[in-house]
Amino acid sequence: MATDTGELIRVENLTRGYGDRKVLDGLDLELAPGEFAALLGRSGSGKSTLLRALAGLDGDVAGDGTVQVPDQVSVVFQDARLLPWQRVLPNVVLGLSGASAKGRDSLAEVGLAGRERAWPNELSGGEQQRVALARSLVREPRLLLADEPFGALDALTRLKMHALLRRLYEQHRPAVLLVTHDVDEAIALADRVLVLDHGRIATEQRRGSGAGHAEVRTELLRALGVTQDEHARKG
Ligand SMILES: Nc1ncnc2c1ncn2[C@@H]1O[C@H](COP(=O)(O)OP(=O)(O)OP(=O)(O)O)[C@@H](O)[C@H]1O
Repeated sequence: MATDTGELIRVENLTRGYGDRKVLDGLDLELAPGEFAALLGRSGSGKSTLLRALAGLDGDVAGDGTVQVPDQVSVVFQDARLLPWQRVLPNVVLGLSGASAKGRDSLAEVGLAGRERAWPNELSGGEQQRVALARSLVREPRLLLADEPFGALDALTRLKMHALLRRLYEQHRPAVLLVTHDVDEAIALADRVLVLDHGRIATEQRRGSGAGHAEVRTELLRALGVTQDEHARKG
């Protein structure tokens, strides 16, 4: 059950399963207001399941535990999920009344000033993800949940989107939970990197904890059970 604390994001003893299989098994997690965390985990480890629980999108999935999130939660997915029959600006302010000016500002912030009247299918994949970011920004989220938001983009576009997301984060300071497969993306963007394994947060690494990038990377790859070579091939 989601309740507004206005502040801390807290997950306690969260259990979620499908049929007989427990995907999350007594998971605890706290995020401070404005904290940027990335969530890594092997495929099928339950990252999306956790994100959906935080977003209140898990419907009647069986489970237990407590989820406390702020009132304003925005979610960005791997695909932009824009309405193809609406132009860019109405997509951004969908469901909000009198928000056109704010919508324009958000589009300018993501580098899409002047594209308000474009149709979604006239935009590249990266531009569509920018619209999705603008759509979440305009709602002034206190928690931004992002599920592999750059997974479908080419490497160069992904790097540009990293810079954009980090800039938007610095300006608006929501708490962020970014699900990613990419250890380097996690380290580049987040102040805290979490690894989900066996239904719980098994490992975490914080930026500035004394360890260098290479050490943190090695430790995270070890926690994921992946060799440096395997990770390089995947990326
Ligand atoms: N609606 C569902 N019904 C049955 N099983 C499901 C359902 N959704 C997820 N699962 C299973 O739960 C497990 C965790 O899925 P989840 O999508 O949370 O993992 P993930 O870590 O996000 O995976 P990936 O990195 O591959 O996206 C998987 O084994 C998946 O098959």
